[in-house]
Amino acid sequence: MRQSRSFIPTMREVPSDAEIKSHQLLLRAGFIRQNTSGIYSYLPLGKKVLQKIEIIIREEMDAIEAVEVFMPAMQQAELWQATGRWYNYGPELFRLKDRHNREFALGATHEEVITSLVRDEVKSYKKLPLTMYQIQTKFRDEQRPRFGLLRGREFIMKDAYSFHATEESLEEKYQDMMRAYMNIFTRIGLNFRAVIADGGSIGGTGTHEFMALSDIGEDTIAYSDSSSYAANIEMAEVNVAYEKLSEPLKKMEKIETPNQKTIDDVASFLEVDASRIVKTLIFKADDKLIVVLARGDHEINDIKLKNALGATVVEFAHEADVLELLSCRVGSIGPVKLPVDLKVIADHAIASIVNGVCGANEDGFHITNVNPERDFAVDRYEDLRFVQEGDTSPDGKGTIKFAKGIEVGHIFKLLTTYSTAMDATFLDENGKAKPFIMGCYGIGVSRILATVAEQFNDENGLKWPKKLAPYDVHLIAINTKDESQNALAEELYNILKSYRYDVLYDDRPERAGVKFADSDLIGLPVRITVGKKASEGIVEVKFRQTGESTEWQKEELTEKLQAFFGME
Ligand SMILES: O=C(C[C@@H]1CCCCN1)Cn1cnc2cc(Cl)c(F)cc2c1=O
Ligand SMILES: [Mg+2]
Repeated sequence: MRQSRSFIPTMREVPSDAEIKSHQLLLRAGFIRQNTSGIYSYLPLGKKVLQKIEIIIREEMDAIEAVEVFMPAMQQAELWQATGRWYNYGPELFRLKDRHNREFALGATHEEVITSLVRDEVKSYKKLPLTMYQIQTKFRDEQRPRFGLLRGREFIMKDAYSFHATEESLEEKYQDMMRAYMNIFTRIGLNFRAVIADGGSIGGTGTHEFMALSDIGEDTIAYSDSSSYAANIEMAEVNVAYEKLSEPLKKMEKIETPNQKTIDDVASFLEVDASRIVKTLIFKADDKLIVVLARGDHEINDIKLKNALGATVVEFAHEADVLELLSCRVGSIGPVKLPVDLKVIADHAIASIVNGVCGANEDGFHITNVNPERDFAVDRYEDLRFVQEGDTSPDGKGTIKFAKGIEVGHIFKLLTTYSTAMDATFLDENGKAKPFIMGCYGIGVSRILATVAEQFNDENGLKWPKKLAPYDVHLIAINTKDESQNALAEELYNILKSYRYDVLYDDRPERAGVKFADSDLIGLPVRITVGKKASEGIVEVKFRQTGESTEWQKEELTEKLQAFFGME
């Protein structure tokens, strides 16, 4: 492609509202442009990378017998009303009306659409399993779009849905998808981990997220430094053996602790380690109050609490509720002689506390030498705390480390949540109507474009992996007015095209400095420069990944390029 005929609006300056590298570079290198907050246009170079990502995804989906479809973005409200999501989702779900005043949701995801399609067309277990996928724009009215394509209000997703007669069949497809995702992200060249995850609002059991490691990632991954264990920190289990101090149990004592509000205040005032403090919090789980205990040096993981209670909404009880209930501040609550009859759930670490400290349910006082079972009852012990760096890995191998990640994929076992809600059934071998057992599987396609840009760049610009680069070769003629340079550049352009290389040929009447700066920004794998030595048939070659440059004779060009592109 002649660069003078393409549309690659590069920018010298760094756009002020772009906070992260990938957002800055995709703008400066002319890959994308923002139309408005969270809404982007993909320019020719950005579109070409998207296409290469999609080709890899399609190959791996087709390889596990998922068949491609394309569903509407306009989704009748009735479908979302059937599953209740029309009412459960707030402003994040775009809604609109047609000219007859009929209501629609703008597709944020497609469980309802695909389930209604399969419900109406698939009647027998003989037709199962069935896996369909699409690559399509999704619409979600994010409250705070940020980081360019990483969190937009329109984004491109590959979403797949599978339908099964049995859970075994779902499990098989889930494993197929797990392997297909590993292949996809490996071929794309991302540094990623598959992590145990929480299903979030979608329900169902057992889900995995695929996290690209990046310091600007919003998620935290807990992984073992010596095994393949990795989990979203929301779900990372704790199985630490707490040693119980062997000191004799002492008599409880109520002591004055004037104006000591936080755990650290109390720990330093009483000169005890935070690990001996029984942190007592009141949560509201689906509008039921519950007392939750954790060690002073641990944090309660509300996702684990939600899953342990089987609740849908779990939140801190409001200060006012606590005051009214216990007539003391949140920092003064303790499990001893709780004046109200509330269930008490505790993290496992509490069981090993000896002669600990807790609130006295009276402002300005704490109780020392408290011991579980002797001084306060616990209804349930569960794994409720966030894992910490240095904890033993739950699989017993190595210790836990943290890393930040960008979620680029998420796969779910939905089971019958959607098929039951939409009365989508098939007849089993005994002619009995059964709800489809389903799985759903997402990949953030436009998010991958940004994530690759985030992982592959340097101070001069983007550095595309060969398989994703918008073009293979950047061919640059330094001085288009110089006859011999022009002739050689045109000749090489035709030769390279005849060898089926994708060539971006910078034929613009610009200064060399501008061409080189743009070329470094755009970041194609190899740059071939036709300059002073054109008359000798010699060109300069520069590899973007390593920065290394050399000279080639034009006769050896194609075989050397073949070697370069043949290498991993
Ligand atoms: O999308 C999923 C689950 C899977 C992910 C893989 C592909 C199929 N869907 C979860 N989710 C996330 N945000 C949403 C936002 C809105 Cl506004 C909505 F209406 C629905 C959803 C929603 O359902
Ligand atoms: Mg997710």
